Amino acid sequence: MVLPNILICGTPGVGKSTVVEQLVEATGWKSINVGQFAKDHGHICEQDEERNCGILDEDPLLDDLEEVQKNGGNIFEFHGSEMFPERWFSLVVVLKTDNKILYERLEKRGYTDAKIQENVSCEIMQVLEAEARQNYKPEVVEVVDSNTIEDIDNIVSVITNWINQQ
Ligand SMILES: Nc1ncnc2c1ncn2[C@@H]1O[C@H](COP(=O)(O)OP(=O)(O)O)[C@@H](O)[C@H]1O
Repeated sequence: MVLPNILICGTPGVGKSTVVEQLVEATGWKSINVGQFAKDHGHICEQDEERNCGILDEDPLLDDLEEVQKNGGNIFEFHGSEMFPERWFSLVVVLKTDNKILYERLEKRGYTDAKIQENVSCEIMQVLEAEARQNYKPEVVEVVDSNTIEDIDNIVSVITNWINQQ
């Protein structure tokens, strides 16, 4: 039987990498950081100068990721969820962080004021939560707080239990 795949999403700074790293350690599932995967496989087609980030070459990226997801047992990490085919994921977890906390995390990361504002607004407007709810069945989507280290422990424990039941 092929194992399912999980997607961890949310605004930059909410704790995706932190959660995924701990999940990999706890479960032995593989992590796929989609942004990094795109870079490593040459699927960045141009640079968004204003945002200082790459624009994804989506079709070839999805073709490559299709092969990866077929094997199952992957934890995908990406800010959004709508780019992927719905059938890829049996669990989509959206991490959420309070505005003030997120602001401080992004400031620490050295983001420009404009980039912090853009991301904090995205979080306030619940853009990525709405995107997940629009693109996946209600029973697949979990929206969880990621404000404290205790939250991380809780998220990792809940997802680890889910994985262990597969
Ligand atoms: N729930 C949390 N509690 C405390 N610190 C957190 C939490 N989530 C993330 N952080 C911290 O915020 C920063 C950004 O986390 P990261 O996992 O890189 O976010 P993302 O991958 O979503 O951009 C890191 O320094 C991390 O330690």
